[in-house]
Amino acid sequence: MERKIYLKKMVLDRALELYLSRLKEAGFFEPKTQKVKVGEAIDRVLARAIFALRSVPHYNSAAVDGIAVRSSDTVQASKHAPKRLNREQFMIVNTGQPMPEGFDAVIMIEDVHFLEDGSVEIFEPVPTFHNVRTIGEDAVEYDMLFCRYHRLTPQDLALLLAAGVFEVEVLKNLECAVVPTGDEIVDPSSELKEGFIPETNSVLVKTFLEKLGVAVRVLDPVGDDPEKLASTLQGLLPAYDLVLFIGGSSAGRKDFVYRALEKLGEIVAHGLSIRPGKPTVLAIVEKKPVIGLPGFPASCFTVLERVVKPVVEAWYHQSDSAEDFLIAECATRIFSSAGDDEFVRVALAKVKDRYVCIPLKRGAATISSLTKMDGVLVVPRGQEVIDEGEKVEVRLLATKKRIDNTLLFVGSNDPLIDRLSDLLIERGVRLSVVNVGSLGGVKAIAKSHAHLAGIHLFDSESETYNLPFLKKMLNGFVLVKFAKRLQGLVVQKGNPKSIRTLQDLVRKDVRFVNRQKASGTRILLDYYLSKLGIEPRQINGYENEELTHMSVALKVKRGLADAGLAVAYVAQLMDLDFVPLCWEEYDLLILPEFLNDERFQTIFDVMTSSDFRNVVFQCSGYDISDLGKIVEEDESK
Ligand SMILES: Nc1nc2c(c(=O)[nH]1)N[C@H]1C(S)=C(S)[C@@H](COP(=O)(O)OP(=O)(O)OC[C@H]3O[C@@H](n4cnc5c(N)ncnc54)[C@H](O)[C@@H]3O)O[C@H]1N2
Ligand code: MOO
Repeated sequence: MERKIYLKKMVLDRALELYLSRLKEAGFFEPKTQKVKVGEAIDRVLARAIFALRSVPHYNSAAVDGIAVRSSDTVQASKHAPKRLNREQFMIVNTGQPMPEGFDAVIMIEDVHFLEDGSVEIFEPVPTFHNVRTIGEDAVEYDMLFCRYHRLTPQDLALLLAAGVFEVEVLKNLECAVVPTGDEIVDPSSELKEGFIPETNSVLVKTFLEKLGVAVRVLDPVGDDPEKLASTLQGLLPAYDLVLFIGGSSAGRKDFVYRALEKLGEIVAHGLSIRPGKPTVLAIVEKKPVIGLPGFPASCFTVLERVVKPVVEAWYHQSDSAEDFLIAECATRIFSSAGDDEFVRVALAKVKDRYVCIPLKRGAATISSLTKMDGVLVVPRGQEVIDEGEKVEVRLLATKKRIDNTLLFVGSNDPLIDRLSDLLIERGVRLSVVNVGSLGGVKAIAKSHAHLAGIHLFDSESETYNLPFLKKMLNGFVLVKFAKRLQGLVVQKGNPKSIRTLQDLVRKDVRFVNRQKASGTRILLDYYLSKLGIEPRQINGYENEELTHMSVALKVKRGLADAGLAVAYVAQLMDLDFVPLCWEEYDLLILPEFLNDERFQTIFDVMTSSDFRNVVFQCSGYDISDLGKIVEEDESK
């Protein structure tokens, strides 16, 4: 059977270079201009050089409050032999006043001794133009103030007005139409039925472009109908400089964007060797760029940043947009496909005088990874792995100051940690919370890849939490007691299946939802099952794994399972019933050096504050009677 060619992938740099050069040949970047009033020209790009129409200042003026003098009259003045000037030899002036005829310097009022007969004494000689703003000091009439393609700042506008320029010729703002596509795309505020997707990309695209100075109109979604897509585009092209389609860009049965563009214009590239963002279409129709953005949000964002932004910058003749990078140590191993450049979204923080990055969720459909990221690293094509501990270059999307102010919290997450981070912001500390599981958290602290980790590791031998693992895995540690959490079975409201114990899980009519291997909750379940002599295969749904307490509860809430093991709090949140099983200890493992950091003190203060206690008291299934106790083991002992 013949293999279907999906799309022909092109390397990003090559595709972009080709696209920009084809657009240039088509005359797309020829400046189109308009005149605007200076007061309305903020962030606009000048179409041509601007010259001063008058000098700034336009007369010689006093730069201070004091007396105008002739510098030649002050020559012999000194502290020991003050020079006396009579009424004809000086005039009182205020800052900004024109210099009186015949005078060429100003002495500050504080340095003048006024005598009763109306004369003054001065104590220092002053040179010509001392404390005088001379005509044209800022700008001289005919001076060139700005080159073409300069983007105007607030201070530029002030200088233009001072120099008598009230109107400027600027590049016309790029006007862009955004067309979401897909039969499944619906208004985010409408009732969501299964199979329908809320239309969330256009707000991302619109506001991203508006920040670059583009005027954007978003159309109502167009269904998967090739005729409709083509006619929509034909209707838009006369009025817009750039048209972006969202979704339908790959080569699936219902992906019609490519086919519509192919019919109407030239396809420069279909498929880029990047991830996310592969099924991008770069086309030129009627000498204008028309781009098919992939439908997944992270893919869409990547193409916005790496393709659409350069096109916009070329329109505005701006090629030097700042991109900051820093070198960071990668906290986990990353596997990637060798054929593509993969853009990996990461959280960043400074731990022990070097930067550390932790990859966030990699799925192209995750919007949350876009909101959490501090930067992006690239695993270049040809490379399949970045090792744990490897130094990588990360492009920054957060400021360095914010990153320096960030504490990395890893391990297993608990909803209380999110609430803690919310209170910490008030004290100027930002927690970046990345879920890597309890064991992952211990490993991260061992390698100094995070400041703190939340852990709940049950040791079945001693039937105690955390300490046996830490003693085995670390040479010395600092553990701060956090909360005991009530673990148990989350079941449907009213417990219709009368699930009372773990033994009920083997019943034929009970569907279970499990947690992922190596998670603290899974270890706990397996311990109880073996104690009760229950085999995993006896449980219907044992192999169905979810990554968080919340997602387990959600499965139960939606009726996709009858029971799952999770903390009591999620049952409260989702209004489900709860069958208590045991209390577990969720503690904070701290990087030893961090104990003396003032930000740890802040965390400690907030954690033990009445504000935080009030939060905890509203959440069921927590016991914080030991909160804040520090268990320290020093390797040297
Ligand atoms: N057989 C293959 N299928 C797919 C491949 C592949 O290599 N072989 N590549 C996948 C990749 S990678 C991507 S990315 C997606 C993107 O494809 P499309 O650009 O054609 O996008 P859609 O299929 O229309 O949508 C994908 C996804 O995104 C949702 N979407 C679309 N528009 C919006 C919007 N405006 N707001 C929010 N969400 C949107 C859409 O409903 C889909 O769920 O293709 C893979 N397939
Ligand atoms: O290109 Mo897709 O965007 O990898 O998910």
